[in-house]
Amino acid sequence: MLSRLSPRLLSSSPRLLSSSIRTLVNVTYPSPSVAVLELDRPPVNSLSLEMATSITSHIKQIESDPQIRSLILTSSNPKIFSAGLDITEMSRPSKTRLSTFWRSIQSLFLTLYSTRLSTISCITGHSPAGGCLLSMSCDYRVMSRNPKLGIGLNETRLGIAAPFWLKDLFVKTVGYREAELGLSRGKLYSPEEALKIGLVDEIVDGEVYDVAVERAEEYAEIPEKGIVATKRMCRGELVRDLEGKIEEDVGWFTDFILEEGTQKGIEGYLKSLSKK
Ligand SMILES: CCCCC/C=C\C/C=C\C/C=C/C(=O)SCCNC(=O)CCNC(=O)[C@H](O)C(C)(C)COP(=O)(O)OP(=O)(O)OC[C@H]1O[C@@H](n2cnc3c(N)ncnc32)[C@H](O)[C@@H]1OP(=O)(O)O
Repeated sequence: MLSRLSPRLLSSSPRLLSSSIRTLVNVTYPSPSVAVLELDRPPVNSLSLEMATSITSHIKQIESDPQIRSLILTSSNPKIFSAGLDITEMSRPSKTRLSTFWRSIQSLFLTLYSTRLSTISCITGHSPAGGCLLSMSCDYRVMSRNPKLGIGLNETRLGIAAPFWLKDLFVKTVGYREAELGLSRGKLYSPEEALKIGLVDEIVDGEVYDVAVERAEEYAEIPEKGIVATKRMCRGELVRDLEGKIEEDVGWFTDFILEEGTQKGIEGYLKSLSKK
């Protein structure tokens, strides 16, 4: 039923859909060539298997409409863009669920990073780890100037390491030395700091969403052929690297997460989050 609805119909009846199927995202169309995909998984838009799968399938639906040229990725929660991976997915999971979960994250990254659409990340709130991954997978990042917000890869602070493709994406975004510093320190950057190192492209005092729509419309005016060829040139290598190592990467992730030491760390981290 869902797959037969066109993306335009989806956007015109979000309430009808949310009452029947929990889509975890909302899709709207501020102009004929721009779609907005709003993450909507309270409380913190963490990426569960269902959330990652839903985002991926909505991007593919939006992509299939030739009139749509740009996609804005944003959040229904003004304080949090996304808290990253849903840590409960990694707490005492079955190996099957864990592998499927990780494949859904790989697939979300590959879909968003290599889409023909021009993608604008509209970051109104915190964007740690997997949240930063979503933003870095976009073509352009606009962030609210609020100095209390943080964006970056804080994995080492949780006693873990980012997968090779996320590390490579970070290196491509901010350069080798800054990536090495940021990764090893698990640094969350303020918007000003993120702008300085190129982790975001613009910070906004007022309505960040309006600026995102403006940028999306600017991108939509650039000939699609040029954009697509350029994205392929800039991003193809990393896409091919991960595509060639999907199984190896699933093995690395599941082995690491299922280790008893990692499980104890995850339990402790979850407790510390819920005690706050
Ligand atoms: C931990 C092991 C991970 C192993 C990964 C292995 C390899 C790396 C692979 C990929 C890279 C990506 C990794 C990740 O994304 S891991 C997740 C990293 N994210 C974080 O560390 C963010 C944690 N959250 C926060 O810092 C804060 O919640 C916030 C986003 C700043 C928001 O703060 P706020 O005060 O507004 O909310 P609360 O902290 O009270 O949270 C509300 C509620 O949500 C629960 N929650 C928060 N974050 C997550 C999450 N990522 N997954 C699941 N649940 C989360 C929190 O526990 C609260 O729940 P409660 O039941 O108490 O209401």
